[in-house]
This record gives sequence, structure tokens and C-alpha cells, in this order.
Amino acid sequence: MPLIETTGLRKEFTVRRKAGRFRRRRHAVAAVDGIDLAVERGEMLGYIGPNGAGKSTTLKMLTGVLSPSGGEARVCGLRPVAQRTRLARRIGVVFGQRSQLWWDLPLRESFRLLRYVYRVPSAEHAARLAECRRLLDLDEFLDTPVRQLSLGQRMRGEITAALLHGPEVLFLDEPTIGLDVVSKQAVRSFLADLGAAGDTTLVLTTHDLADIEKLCRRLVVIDHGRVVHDGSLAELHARYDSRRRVVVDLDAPWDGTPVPAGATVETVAADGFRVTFGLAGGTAGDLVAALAGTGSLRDVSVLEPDIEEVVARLYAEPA
Ligand SMILES: Nc1ncnc2c1ncn2[C@@H]1O[C@H](COP(=O)(O)OP(=O)(O)OP(=O)(O)O)[C@@H](O)[C@H]1O
Repeated sequence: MPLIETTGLRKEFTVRRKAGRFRRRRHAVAAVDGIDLAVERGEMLGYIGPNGAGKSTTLKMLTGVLSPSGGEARVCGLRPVAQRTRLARRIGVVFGQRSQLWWDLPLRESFRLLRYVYRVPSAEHAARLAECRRLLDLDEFLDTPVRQLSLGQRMRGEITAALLHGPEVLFLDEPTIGLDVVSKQAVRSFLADLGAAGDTTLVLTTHDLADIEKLCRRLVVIDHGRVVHDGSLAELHARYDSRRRVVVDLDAPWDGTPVPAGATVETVAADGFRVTFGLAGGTAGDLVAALAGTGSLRDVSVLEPDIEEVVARLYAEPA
């Protein structure tokens, strides 16, 4: 049975819109418009989409913060709103905008209090905390009040706080937003290792494409509250015919040597000494072997398809 399952999940908000000079009329707007989703244990799911697509609203319904207007959701076999307290013991939540730490207390004290909130056995709590301290480098600021932590330090604290009770699912809403390059990398590698260990199912929303590349084996893309893609990043590239590129530097200007099927010349630069090929099929090895036969091959680099390009194309498609 999937660990997370939704059928026809919907959320409508009522908004007031101008209707004439002084009048306002109420309108129902579907922020989430019929989402069917099944996530198996151990998956690392990227839940992405443009601004206002309905990502946070979905996560709020899955974590029991918001009641759906229609459809069904089950997380760990529980109904998120009706069984919110039981669910809280089985999931961890990291929402960039909201903190689960005590603002005036040192980080260490927040962690201690969370042990009582979730009634975690002392040895389990100590073991998980020790691991997070080591992997997320917490020791330097463990005794600092939360209000004095930098954003990157606080995020590492939030992730630890969400994991101390050993949740089966970790929901993260924009976990790397606003972090500097070093903190981003620390958070990403930690989450990658956590996901790879296989015990924790990760669901994250992000606008950072590097998060997606590093963390999400499966991508669910939503737009206007509906799923517009569900599959791996590789499938997304295949759908948009993304190409790998091979850039070669030559000892003599390019003379139009025949290349294997699937390879096409995209650009010729540096007076013919640098050629970029697009690879729609075949391997970079076949192309390089063909070029090596000319005797003028000096250097080769292979560029993976550009995720930015493919996601921009996907977001630009009408829902
Ligand atoms: N409490 C609310 N009342 C009215 N409308 C809301 C409310 N919360 C969200 N919305 C609307 O629902 C839609 C989806 O919002 P949501 O926050 O889920 O999007 P998102 O995909 O998380 O966006 P972002 O990437 O910008 O965070 C938006 O049009 C938003 O304005």
C-alpha cells in the first residue's frame, strides 16, 4: 500500500473580487484541483511547479493543517486532519516560513523539549541527535538561542527537530530557500543520504533546480492545481527531446567529417577549431570514436541536458 495516497484531492479558497465600483463578489478559486498521487515508502519525490501552482496547499492538506474541500488523502494509512495527532508522530515537517523551535531557548533545549512532546525513548532520541549533530555540524551553535541563529543554522536545526522522533515521511517546503551555497550543499547532501538510506520517504517542494537534480528521483509537476507531469527527470528530458551536447576542440578546422546517426552539428566556433554536437541518439563514445579517426581531436567535454531549460518549457505549457 502506498505510504501517501490521494484521490481527487481538492482545495478551494473563497476570494473577494471587485465587481463594479464599490461591490465585491465572492469567488471560489481551486488552489488544488483534483490530485491523484501515490507515493511508495522510500521514495524521494520532488513536488514542483510555478508560483501559485498549489504545492504548499497540497502539503498543508497532507500534513493535516488544512482540510480538503473534496477528494481523499491518506498518509501512513491515516486521514491527515481527523487523525492529526497520530499522524504527527509518524511524519516530520519542515516548512521554511514556520518554525517548530522555541525562539528564546537554545537549540539544545528545543531538541530536549521535542523528546517529551513526541515521547521519544531517551536512547533513540540521543542516537538520532548525535547523528544529526555530526552530519549537520550543529555543535558550534547548539547552545545559541534560536532567535540568534543564521537562516542556514536554523534550517539545520529545523531538519533535526523534524527527525528526532524517527518519522516515516519527511515533508519539506522549500528547505534550501535563502541559504548560502555552503549551507545549501550541507542540507542537500544530508537529505540525499537520508533518502538513500531508504527508511524515510521524502516529499519536497523547491524552486531550486539543483535540489531537484540532487534529491528527486521522481518529479510530480503541478500547475493550476493539477498534475502535468509525473515521472523521473530522465523522462522529462525525453518528453522535451532534451539533448546531451558534446563539445570537441580540434587541431585543424572542422571539415565536415561524417558523424554517426543521432549526432548533429549545432555550432562551429573559434574559426572552426571548436564544434558543438547535439546528441539525439547514439552515444558520445561513437561520436568521439568517429572524430578520433580524423586524427585532429584535441579535447572533448560532454554536457548533460540543461534542467533549467526543460523545466522552463514545462512551466510554460498551458495546464
Ligand atoms: N489562505 C488562502 N486564501 C486564499 N487563497 C489562497 C490561500 N492560500 C493559497 N491561496 C491561493 O492558492 C493558490 C495556490 O497557492 P500555494 O501557496 O499552494 O502555491 P505554491 O505552489 O506553493 O506557490 P509558491 O511556489 O509561490 O509558494 C494561489 O493562487 C494562492 O494565491
